[in-house]
Amino acid sequence: MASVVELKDVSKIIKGRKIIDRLSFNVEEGEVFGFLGPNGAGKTTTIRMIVGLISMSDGDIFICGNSVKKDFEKAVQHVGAIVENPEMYKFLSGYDNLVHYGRMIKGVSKAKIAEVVELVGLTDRINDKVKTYSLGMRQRLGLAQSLLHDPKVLILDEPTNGLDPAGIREIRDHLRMLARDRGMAVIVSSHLLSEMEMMCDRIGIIQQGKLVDVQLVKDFVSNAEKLYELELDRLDDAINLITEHLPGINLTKSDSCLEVPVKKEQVPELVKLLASHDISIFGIREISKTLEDRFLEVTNEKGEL
Ligand SMILES: Nc1ncnc2c1ncn2[C@@H]1O[C@H](COP(=O)(O)OP(=O)(O)OP(=O)(O)O)[C@@H](O)[C@H]1O
Repeated sequence: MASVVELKDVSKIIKGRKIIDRLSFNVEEGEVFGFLGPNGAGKTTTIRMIVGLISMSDGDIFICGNSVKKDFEKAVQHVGAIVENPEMYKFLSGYDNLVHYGRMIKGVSKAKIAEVVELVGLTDRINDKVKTYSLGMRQRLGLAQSLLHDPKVLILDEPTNGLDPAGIREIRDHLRMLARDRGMAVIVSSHLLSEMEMMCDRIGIIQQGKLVDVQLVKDFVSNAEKLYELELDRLDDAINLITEHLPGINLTKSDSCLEVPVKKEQVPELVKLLASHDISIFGIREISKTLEDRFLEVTNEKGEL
């Protein structure tokens, strides 16, 4: 897979303060990359640098191989973005908004407008005035607008902000489809962790302007320690035994169960250990961890939130 967006040691200093600190990562074609971090971590600042709304203090960003610093026009022609709220004329129809916007871009045909409208699922409502649209429909119209010039990369800052669950799902499905079927590279930022888990292939976690982790979502969740609930007899003996073999482990006791945080590959060892001391195991249940749990683990490991 080819890298569509490459950040190389990008830094941003505002009023003497380092807001972004040597950020480097790549986003490939056909993937949805989630840029995740707590408030004030530097997500919007980074996105604004990628789309050229603000300059970099150091480093460079390449889009389809073109340097944003040296070849700005060539680099940004490949970018479709919704960074601030998309500008829409509420008293015009969705269609007329797209025609109006399309006039600013060379070579946008009626067929192209129809194609993007279909792509974002607005065909039935495109002739209605924008003021009658739900927030989710406005977001999708913004998406249609950003797709008019066939970008290779789509960048959306907090695309699900303010949407209800149905709206979130619509946007999520459309972004996944654009990556999968059209091979687009999609970058989204969010602090909605459960959303990112469902929407993204890969996530980069940013904290205090630094990238603290980049991983495939599936690895991010599966590499984690999981929580297993063990239904046992002789709970106190089991606690002593496990603590002796795994010093520092944080066990939780409840009724006839013990919650044990271990990696999956440690489970057979745990079972053998208990069985060899004649502790009966009546059941083992995995209490799966979400990306949210993992996110909090990673960010807490690397410093305060
Ligand atoms: N023009 C500016 N002048 C001074 N400080 C700024 C400016 N722009 C951003 N910052 C600071 O840079 C840091 C990162 O801000 P940024 O908006 O990029 O974070 P974010 O991760 O997008 O946060 P949020 O999720 O709250 O939108 C914050 O501490 C912010 O106050």
